[in-house]
Amino acid sequence: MFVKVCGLRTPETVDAAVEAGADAVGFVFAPGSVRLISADGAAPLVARVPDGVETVGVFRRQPIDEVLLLAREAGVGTIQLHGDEPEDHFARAAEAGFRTIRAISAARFTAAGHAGDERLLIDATVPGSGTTFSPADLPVPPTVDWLLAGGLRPDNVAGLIAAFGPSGVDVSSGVESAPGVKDPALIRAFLAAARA
Ligand SMILES: O=C(O)c1ccccc1NCC(=O)[C@H](O)[C@H](O)COP(=O)(O)O
Repeated sequence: MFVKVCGLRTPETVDAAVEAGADAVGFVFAPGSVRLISADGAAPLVARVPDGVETVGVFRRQPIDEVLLLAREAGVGTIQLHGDEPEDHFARAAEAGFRTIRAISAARFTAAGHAGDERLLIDATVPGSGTTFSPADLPVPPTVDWLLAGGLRPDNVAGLIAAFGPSGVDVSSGVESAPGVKDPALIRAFLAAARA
């Protein structure tokens, strides 16, 4: 089970995620997010992530030139586009040497439209809102590897993995003590529950 912990903003919580065994850590560069971090702020956090743990920059409806600039400045290896971005944004990111994750809401998932993506993340309608969705909200069941996001918490992640059968999970609000404030103990509890 691939596990991504998203919206990190401090060295302590980056270390907690890495030490708990996260496969990927995310940094949110989407304007308006309570988890927003600058490229300058993220760079030293990215630098402390060991090889083998993926570093993901999260973007939403930003010009692709801005996305590439911020991703390079922060030093992340993966670009996650979270706002129905056009195909050429994914192509530009891949051409620039980044891995990509396409994040879409459950209601907008279509198997044919996304089968070729490097990675697919299916989320609730409002990203980072801590809202869950159910398998019935997916228009069709995914037949490709995908990451489940949306309202996952230490106490519900095992049940939602069983219900959906994703290849990985992504969490943000569910490991916070307040909006935008990650809690190392909740991060550890989430990793343990997702892997149990
Ligand atoms: O987290 C945000 O604030 C955010 C804002 C804008 C675009 C994307 C954002 N988050 C992306 C993620 O990958 C979140 O981890 C995902 O939406 C799940 O969030 P949550 O329901 O809070 O666990």
